[in-house]
Amino acid sequence: MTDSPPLPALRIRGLAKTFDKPVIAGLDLEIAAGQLYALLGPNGAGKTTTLRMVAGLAKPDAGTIHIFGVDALRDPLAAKAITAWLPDEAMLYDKLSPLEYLAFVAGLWRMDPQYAAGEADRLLHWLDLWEQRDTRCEGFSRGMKQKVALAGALIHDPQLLILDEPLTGLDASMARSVKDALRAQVDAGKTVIVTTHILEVAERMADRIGIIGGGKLLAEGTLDELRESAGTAGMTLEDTFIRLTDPAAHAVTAI
Ligand SMILES: Nc1ncnc2c1ncn2[C@@H]1O[C@H](COP(=O)(O)OP(=O)(O)OP(=O)(O)O)[C@@H](O)[C@H]1O
Repeated sequence: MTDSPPLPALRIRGLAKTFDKPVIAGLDLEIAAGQLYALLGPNGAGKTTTLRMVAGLAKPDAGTIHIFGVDALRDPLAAKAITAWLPDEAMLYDKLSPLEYLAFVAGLWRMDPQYAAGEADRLLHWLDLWEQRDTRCEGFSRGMKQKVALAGALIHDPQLLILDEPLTGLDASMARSVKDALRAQVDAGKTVIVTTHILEVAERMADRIGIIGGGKLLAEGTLDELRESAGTAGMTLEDTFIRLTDPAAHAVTAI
């Protein structure tokens, strides 16, 4: 008997969404489990819209979304149970301390309080927030709030972690600690999807990169594969990105 191939962490087919104009128009995207995937695209390309639909926060006009085989549109609760979404602006209850916030989030997931408290301790130590565990979040810097939100996203041990611009506005040391946390998730077998405009981050961190534009996937692959398809061998991701997203270059390349 042969083993069936592992389920992709995310499988999107024919996704479409129109606001006052079409934003996503027949997007196909498949992300294998256990990697860090960077989703890139020009401003307004629809990255956040796509990931909000994956996270169940916006409804597609057409298409399908499967998360580890779970149909996210038909069974959103099951999909959400294995997914975490971290928006670019951390949404926290500022009056709560990190410990209180994590207990609150764990309660929403109906986690056993004792187990959740252990997980909160582990996450707060790991993200270097232990000293501030009892301090209200309202006085925290953007980076500290981002880390508390990240701890909240991780408390229910999601298989798929989706982060929208997680490093924007963070200083070097805070960015390093968030990057290390994301890499550790992948090393532990989880799948991480990030959007970023910091191409150096994608270049250094991502196992694979997808570039969307014009409502579709323009190109997808490892950095070397993207360079090859763009004819930018030996050049930076920035050169490759600009070449692939140039509206004058009508190439649609999926590797
Ligand atoms: N709720 C909404 N109502 C109307 N239009 C929207 C809504 N959300 C997004 N849009 C529009 O959809 C388009 C794609 O936006 P989206 O935020 O998904 O792009 P993005 O690729 O994440 O951009 P950026 O890199 O600038 O964050 C934009 O033109 C935006 O104005």
